[in-house]
Amino acid sequence: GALPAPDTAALGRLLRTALGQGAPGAMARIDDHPTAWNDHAVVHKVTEGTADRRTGEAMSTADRFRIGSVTKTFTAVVLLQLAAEGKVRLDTSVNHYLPGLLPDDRITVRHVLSHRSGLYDYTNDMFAHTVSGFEAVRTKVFTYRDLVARSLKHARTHAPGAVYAYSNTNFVVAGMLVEKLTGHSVRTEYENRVIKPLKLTDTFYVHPDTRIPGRHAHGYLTPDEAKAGLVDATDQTVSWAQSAGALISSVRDLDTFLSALLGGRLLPPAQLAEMERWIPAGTAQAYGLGLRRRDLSCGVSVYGHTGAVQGFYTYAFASKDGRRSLSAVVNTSNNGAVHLTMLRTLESAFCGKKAK
Ligand SMILES: CC1(C)S[C@@H]2[C@H](NC(=O)CCCC[C@H](NC(=O)C[NH3+])C(=O)[O-])C(=O)N2[C@H]1C(=O)[O-]
Repeated sequence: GALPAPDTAALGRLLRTALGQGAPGAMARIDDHPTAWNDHAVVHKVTEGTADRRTGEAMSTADRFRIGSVTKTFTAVVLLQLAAEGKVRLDTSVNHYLPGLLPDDRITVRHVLSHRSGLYDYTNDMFAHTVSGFEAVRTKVFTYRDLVARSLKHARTHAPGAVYAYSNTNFVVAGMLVEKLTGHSVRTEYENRVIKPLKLTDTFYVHPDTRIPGRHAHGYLTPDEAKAGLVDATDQTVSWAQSAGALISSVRDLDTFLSALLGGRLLPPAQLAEMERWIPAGTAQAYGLGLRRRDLSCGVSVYGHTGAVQGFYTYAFASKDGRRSLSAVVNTSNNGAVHLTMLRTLESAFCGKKAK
């Protein structure tokens, strides 16, 4: 049934709370298609604070930013399109396509896309110390195999398929699968299969370039030591993440992307159904294939992904039919209070005044 109207006043209050908790700026954009998702959208925009602490420039929904693990949903869409084309089978071993890559033939493509491979997350070591870990890699260029090798230095966390255990390594392997199956870079595949068809003119995969193209927000990393100042983390290769987290986009493009995905414009029904085969992933949360489900206080479930990359937290979710999508970003990270506040924007956007 129809969703309650978004509570944009509450949304504004939440963004101002995030600023009070240490974020320089924050913004949210809602595309609302009250009757059918492909009719003219009603767009709600809320912005607070600054996109650039040096100039004081106000945050704008025209600003591009790094979307972190929302990239995983784009990568999953590419692989699921390849599955629809018969070029990959979800329940086949990764090693069938990438011989000798993984130490266990039982790990399948589906295990990788649903974080059930058991592959250790190499970023646990990389970012144990937030600022020094970031500074050590921010200009580095890694190969996919460098990153997988870092993971394989550790024992696997569990047997393949046993449980959900989030690991960036999975979507590095997913990127390797895309490149092996197509003979193209993931950049080419994102562009040809998602960015161009949906006209996402603010969305880029520029790895290993360190700059965010055009008009963009600066992102500020919160150090572990509370008293230390914010670190401008805007320029980095994001080579530590690549197909697991290196895309750049805008709140407008993410709204378009999620509405199209949930509205059935990116995948055939069979593959969208595969993407939405849920396994438990925390309280009121589930994970499918590169897609999160969050169950809100008003009984509405929303579908999308969150992202945490140095300097930016991103929240991109849509209703089941794609008629309403919310994309929000705050230009700080490593700040748990800000993260919890920003998660509440989903309640205001989809539960409206019924939000708890
Ligand atoms: C599961 C998550 C939250 S973490 C995962 C991925 N981001 C990373 O793995 C980077 C983690 C380090 C980020 C850094 N934190 C530290 O260095 C802490 N010592 C910061 O906050 O800037 C992403 O994005 N995902 C989020 C997701 O999927 O929502």
